[in-house]
Amino acid sequence: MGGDDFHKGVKAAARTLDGSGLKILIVHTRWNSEIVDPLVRGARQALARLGVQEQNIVVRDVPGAYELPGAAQRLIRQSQQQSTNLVGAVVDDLMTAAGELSGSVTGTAPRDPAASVKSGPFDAAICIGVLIKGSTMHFEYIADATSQGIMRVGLDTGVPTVFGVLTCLTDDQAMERAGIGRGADPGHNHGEDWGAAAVEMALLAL
Ligand SMILES: Nc1c(NC[C@H](O)[C@H](O)[C@H](O)CO)[nH]c(=O)[nH]c1=O
Ligand SMILES: CC(=O)[C@@H](O)COP(=O)(O)O
Repeated sequence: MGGDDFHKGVKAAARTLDGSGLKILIVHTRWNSEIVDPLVRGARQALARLGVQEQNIVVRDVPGAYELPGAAQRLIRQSQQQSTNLVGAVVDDLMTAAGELSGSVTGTAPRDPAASVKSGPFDAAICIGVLIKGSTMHFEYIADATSQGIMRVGLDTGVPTVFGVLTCLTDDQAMERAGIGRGADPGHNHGEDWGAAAVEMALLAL
């Protein structure tokens, strides 16, 4: 790990009060899984290299690229709501404690912080899929909808959402961009870039 990566990794590992580190969401498709799966592995390897802890990576799958934005938005919002609930719970505890100190409240057991601090909001998300052109305009419509949709998720939720969708004209183009090309040069796994981008964007907001 380079010096720069080291510093990113240290920050990634020390991101929260409970030291749990950055929390990353990966949503990937089942379509073209023989190419998507290596991309997901590449992203996870990059996240690990940069200090993101395994237990803080949440992975979910959807049918195809068109489902990526909706799933990402739903899961991000859910994590943010859990976080809001958690803040509310902590405020309740503080009010209870204050009441006990002032003698106005007795006998209320304080919430166990360890029991409630389970999963904060995601710090970044990565949407991974592979679109391969067929013989109709279907490819163009899905590619446009998916890219616009993923952009909107990041902007609307405030959680950096990496566009990890290959839009290829041939199988070989996609395989080479997953590092599993059939030629002499297997190519470069773009999933690694997406993992690094997720950490960088997550740290930007800290
Ligand atoms: N042709 C590809 C698809 N098509 C399926 C759509 O993404 C979507 O799941 C369906 O239209 C139902 O809403 N998906 C890919 O990810 N890759 C393709 O090449
Ligand atoms: C990206 C697609 O939806 C594409 O694979 C569908 O193929 P076709 O255009 O031949 O129906």
